Amino acid sequence: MNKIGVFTSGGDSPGMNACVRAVVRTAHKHDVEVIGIKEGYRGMVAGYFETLTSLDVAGIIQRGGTILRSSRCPEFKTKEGRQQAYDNCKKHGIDALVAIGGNGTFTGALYFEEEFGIPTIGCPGTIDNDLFGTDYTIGFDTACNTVVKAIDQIRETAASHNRLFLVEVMGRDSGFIALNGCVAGGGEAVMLPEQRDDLPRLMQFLDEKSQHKIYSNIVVVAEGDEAGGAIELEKVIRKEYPQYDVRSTILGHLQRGGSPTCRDRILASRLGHHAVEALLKGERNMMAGEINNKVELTSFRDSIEKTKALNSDLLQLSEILVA
Ligand SMILES: Nc1ncnc2c1ncn2[C@@H]1O[C@H](COP(=O)(O)OP(=O)(O)O)[C@@H](O)[C@H]1O
Ligand SMILES: O=P(O)(O)OC[C@H]1O[C@](O)(COP(=O)(O)O)[C@@H](O)[C@@H]1O
Ligand SMILES: [Mg+2]
Repeated sequence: MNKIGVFTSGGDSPGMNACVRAVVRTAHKHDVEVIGIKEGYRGMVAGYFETLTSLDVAGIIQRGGTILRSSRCPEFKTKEGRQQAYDNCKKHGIDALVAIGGNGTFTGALYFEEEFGIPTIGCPGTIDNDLFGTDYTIGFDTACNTVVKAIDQIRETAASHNRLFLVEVMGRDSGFIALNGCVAGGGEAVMLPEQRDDLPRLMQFLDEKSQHKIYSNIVVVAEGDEAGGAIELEKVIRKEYPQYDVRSTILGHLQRGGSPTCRDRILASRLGHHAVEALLKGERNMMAGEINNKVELTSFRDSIEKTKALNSDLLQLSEILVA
């Protein structure tokens, strides 16, 4: 193996740069050249390829976002788009790929490998933590820390003004950020995409609190919850519970940025390193993840098709620890 391509794809996540750095430096230790493919699959289709030296990845471990940039690329979902991507990889002499991204990225990588046979190893880079085969994804810890900091600040106004706050966090289909953010931020209730009976439970909770005249509460709402996010939920609460002075805060893309935490940097470094070692050992079509603090490979198919369940003890804690 002489040359590998590395790219970041889908939503950016803090730690992607640390992962790119580990890929480049590990490959160079084995005298393997690295090509950075810019803007994820969009750049693979369009031909945005650039050699990465070890110095190109100096001073990036602490930076959020991705120096390779990223994209959501509809063309790659077509056979013609993937053919063009393959032609570009061939033209640049790429023998193998490291794909840093989420479930969509690995779905694309699976098709690409099946069609054209370029060995690919994935590193889980997404704040959503929605990949089977790794306890945590790169960027999740940083995103949760951002959420907790925001909740801490919002709680000050909630308490001072006796208000009910709905804090909307990211997660169209996955409630990991919401659940972890709620438990760590001491939220009073959480609304998760995985559960379709949160609304009646929240209503019951609000009833009880209002009977005790406790109006200052924080509800963490995943964007893909059954109510359709904080704004929709606020409308329901305003109508049903006029006694609450309710406000919504949508954290949005604040959660995707920022300098990665120590935990995300180490995870990214370990997985980027392991991805290259795995390719050199002849592995392919797998995601490198961390399970019980050990790096393990899981097939792309399992990583996207199997569901990583929310931590049931955290779910219970989120209810037990409420006053
Ligand atoms: N079914 C698919 N077939 C081929 N490529 C796909 C497929 N799903 C996603 N991709 C590619 O992967 C990219 C990233 O996926 P996306 O879901 O946007 O982010 P993430 O990888 O972070 O989950 C998409 O923009 C698309 O180019
Ligand atoms: O930035 P966009 O394209 O609006 O996407 C927002 C979505 O991206 C995420 O931040 C990350 O998702 P992916 O890692 O799957 O791309 C989701 O939590 C959120 O729903
Ligand atoms: Mg995804």
